Amino acid sequence: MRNLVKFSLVFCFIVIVLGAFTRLTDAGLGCPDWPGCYGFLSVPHSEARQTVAVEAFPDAPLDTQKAWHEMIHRYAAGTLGFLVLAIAVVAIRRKLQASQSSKPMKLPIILLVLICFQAALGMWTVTMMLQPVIVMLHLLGGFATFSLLYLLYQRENDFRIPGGDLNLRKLRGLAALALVVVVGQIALGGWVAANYAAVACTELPICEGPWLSRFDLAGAFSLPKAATYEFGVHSYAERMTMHVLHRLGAIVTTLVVGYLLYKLWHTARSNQFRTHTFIITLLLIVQLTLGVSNVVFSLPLAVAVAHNAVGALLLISLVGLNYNLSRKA
Ligand code: HEM
Repeated sequence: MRNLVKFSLVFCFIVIVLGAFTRLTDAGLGCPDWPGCYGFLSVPHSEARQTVAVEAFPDAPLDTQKAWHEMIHRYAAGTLGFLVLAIAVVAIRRKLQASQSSKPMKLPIILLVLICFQAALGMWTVTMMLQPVIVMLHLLGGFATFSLLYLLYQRENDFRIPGGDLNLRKLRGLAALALVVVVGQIALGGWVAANYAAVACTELPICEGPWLSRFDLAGAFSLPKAATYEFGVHSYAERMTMHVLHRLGAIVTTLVVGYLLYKLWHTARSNQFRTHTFIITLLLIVQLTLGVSNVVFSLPLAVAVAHNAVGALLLISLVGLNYNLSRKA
């Protein structure tokens, strides 16, 4: 079971990266239907199939490269769905065979429900023409799946960190706050990305021009009606506001997580927690550097994908920290 969960965890990370790559190569609508592609199980390649595709979807010209990006993400996500199903089956069978087993069963079932919901969000992403709320929820759902798989991996571990470090336990509230702040910052990042607001501000540290006088909070979270949301539908001021909020969020995140890391470093006695502190510090610095590089170099594909990937790693590192601080001695 541990190996299955470990494999699924790594696989989930790959699915997240493929998802970011799909969105950033503007391939989210590479296949206009779901779950197939132009009515086929794979991208139509033969002339005969392409003729059928053009007739069936006259408003969505076929771009085979974009269609492949989309389909590879779908195949990988589908495989992850089967992996999570296998985890749930093993967990239920294990519980039926040894009802006293302390190994988790509810968590694998929650994961299975979550992955089904993720599949539905993936479908709505296409059928609702990249509606930003759906795109952002799909990102958050992917990160939640990754976090729960990591939690399950930890819980399947027989090794127990010597608990009872009362000094560290005092930091549980702060660690929980840092987790909430990071989730909020990820959601803001998802909103910026889903609304194509990445290049709305090109200067550091906050934004160029009189950004405060253009600030439009209600507009930034409004959802104008549109036939398609590809490339965004919000005005410049609204996109600028989304972008500025994500930058201010980065400052708050740095302060809260930084304070937690400072307290952890000075309180932790075990090497385990010191290593954990070091890893989170490293991830935070890399994430901030990637965020700034997104702005300075106008969203290069590799940097934007890496900003998504490191965001996911930062999140699970905080999930792991919260779990280790809270579990019983
Ligand atoms: C700890 C701090 C940060 C976290 C956790 C974080 C997280 C995220 C996440 C999860 C996304 C969505 C990525 C996607 O959908 O592919 C995002 C997008 C973005 N972030 Fe950050 N971010 C942080 C700091 C920053 C900073 C400091 C900047 C710039 C100064 C920045 C600039 C951006 C930009 C421009 C986008 C849009 C990228 C796109 O369209 O793909 N971020 N962020």
